[in-house]
Amino acid sequence: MSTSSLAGVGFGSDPGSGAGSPSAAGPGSGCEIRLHDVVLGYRRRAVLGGVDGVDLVVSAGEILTVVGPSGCGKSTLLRGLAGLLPTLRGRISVGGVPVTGPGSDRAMVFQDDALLPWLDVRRNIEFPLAVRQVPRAERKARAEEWITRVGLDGFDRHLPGRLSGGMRQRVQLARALIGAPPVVLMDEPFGALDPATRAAMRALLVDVWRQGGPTVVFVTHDVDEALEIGDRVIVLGRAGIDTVIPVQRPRDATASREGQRARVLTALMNSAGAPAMPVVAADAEDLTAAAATAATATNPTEVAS
Ligand SMILES: Nc1ncnc2c1ncn2[C@@H]1O[C@H](COP(=O)(O)OP(=O)(O)OP(=O)(O)O)[C@@H](O)[C@H]1O
Repeated sequence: MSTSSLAGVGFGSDPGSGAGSPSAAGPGSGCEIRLHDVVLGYRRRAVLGGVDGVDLVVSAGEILTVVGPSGCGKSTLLRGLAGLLPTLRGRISVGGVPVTGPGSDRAMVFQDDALLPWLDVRRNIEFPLAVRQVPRAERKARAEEWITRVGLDGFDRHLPGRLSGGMRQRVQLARALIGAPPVVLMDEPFGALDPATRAAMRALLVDVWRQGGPTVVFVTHDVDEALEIGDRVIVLGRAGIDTVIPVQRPRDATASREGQRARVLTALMNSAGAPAMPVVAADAEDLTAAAATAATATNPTEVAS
């Protein structure tokens, strides 16, 4: 694991220290995120598409979910927010402070495994607290609470190499949330989980958020997941943010959910390069398979200077 990845798990002062419970962050603890005319890319070349001139405000305490075709720049956007990738143009700020690198105000759950292979489950989870020099007994107690919350009782002494992919994702989730950071950036965090565990981890995230938790930016390919947990869903396409869909409440209102689902699926298909189709013609069930194909389609758009 690289140093930059390590830094992304959130270091520095401990916003959760002394709170007693890792989720007791208190209402309104999330920070506003602002992006103005942001261009991101690699080796000084912009990634064309979703991260070319992004203007976006994520309100404090909001859950923003991000969907889009493969390669449109969703992970790149998260890396920019985490401070792991400098902006080529424009400004990103969190809580009014410009992002110039990784910081303790932002924790990230990576798409790929980002655990420390030489530390067992408990020590991986308590790692952000250890860096902040939280007393050993407190961090052990908090880590044990999180081990239970993510369903890993009995695995606290296991090294990551002895865990399944889904178990490692749950360790990452616990490590991101244990310090109650104001901002959590999640890159397909539940992709390796079975459906039941995935539903449980979604519920856990929403539970943490309801208790006054963080601002969350959550990337997923699962439209239902995006609608279930998001306050807004954005669809990234090849020309930036294609569509922004506020999620109406209550979230279990089936009629409005179907309409929102159809809008997201239609936007996904259009952003993946399929022939444009009107939203009114969309039937959610029929669109699902086509949108799944669109969401994983290879992006022919590569980098440009
Ligand atoms: N380290 C890198 N160096 C150079 N180019 C990169 C790098 N990482 C990603 N890219 C390019 O940036 C573009 C966006 O990639 P990114 O991983 O952000 O897409 P994504 O939307 O998250 O895709 P997926 O849904 O498949 O995870 C792609 O064209 C990709 O090839």
